[in-house]
Amino acid sequence: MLAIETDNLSKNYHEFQALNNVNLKIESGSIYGFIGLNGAGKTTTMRILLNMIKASKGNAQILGQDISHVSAEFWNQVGYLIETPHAYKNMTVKENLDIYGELRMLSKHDRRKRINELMDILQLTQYKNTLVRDLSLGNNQKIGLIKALIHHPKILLLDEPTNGLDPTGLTAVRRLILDEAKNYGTTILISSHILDEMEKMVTEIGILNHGQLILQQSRNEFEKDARKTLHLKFSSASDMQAAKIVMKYILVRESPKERKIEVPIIAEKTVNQVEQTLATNQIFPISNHVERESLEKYFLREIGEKQ
Ligand SMILES: Nc1ncnc2c1ncn2[C@@H]1O[C@H](COP(=O)(O)OP(=O)(O)OP(=O)(O)O)[C@@H](O)[C@H]1O
Repeated sequence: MLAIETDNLSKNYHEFQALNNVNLKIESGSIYGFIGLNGAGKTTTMRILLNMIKASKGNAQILGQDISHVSAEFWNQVGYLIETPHAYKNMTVKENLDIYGELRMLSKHDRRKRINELMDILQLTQYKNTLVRDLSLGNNQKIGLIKALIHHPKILLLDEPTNGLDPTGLTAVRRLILDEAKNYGTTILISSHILDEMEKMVTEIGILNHGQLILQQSRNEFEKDARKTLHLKFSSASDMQAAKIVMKYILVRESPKERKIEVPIIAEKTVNQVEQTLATNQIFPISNHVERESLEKYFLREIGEKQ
């Protein structure tokens, strides 16, 4: 079942077309990584999905309902963090979070429990009595994230939620997102430029390029389509040279200092072929493993090829 779907979503800002016939299909319970360069149209898409701005053409459904015809209560099922979060600057962290919980109609007991739990996961407890105006950028971002998911929404839209976070913050946010999806079946649409982080979380991928969705696929499809390389390491430089000679028909990349060779896997039989060729010639690498290209490389290749 699709939790979020758009049909030919388009948006023009005067003559500039920011979105061009975008057809998002986001499965229920998935973590959908929405990837694109600056200005690709990610925030614009999310703003339309949240009814903050109107599409110029096309429509969008969330949980099967056309978002232009839903009641105010409908939005209780949705949480979001779009760019810089807004909080009351002259109130403490705890006071702000309590207001968010109240707005989402959590009982006093439930919001105290949930706020303590979230502050603990995001390492905010020590700042609970700090005024929001005195918080760092990263901690402000965490407040925005808590606001987005305090009520366990069915749908969560996160636009660059890891802005300004340090490595411990990144790990904590990742854990929170993965737990929310796993334990509550939340459908999460997330954009970020930190593709290493995205790669650790996403179950689906959508690449937006100049307002067009140029690729949309499941994680399994990405794993299958991404380029793979066979990495071979040899005990001596002479073994490495010998391996290069017997594999002359295959384009290889070498790192002579480390006595390593990388062989692009262009067909299913490549690995077997290489291993057999080496064995026939009595050349035995000391290590041998296959690596898949990163999501970042995959993304850059996809947009490069379609520029
Ligand atoms: N209100 C506006 N008026 C005119 N142009 C706009 C407006 N909002 C966005 N744009 C333009 O639309 C395009 C898409 O912007 P958007 O913010 O959606 O991109 P993005 O993918 O979220 O980028 P980033 O990764 O930098 O956040 C950009 O070229 C931007 O300048």
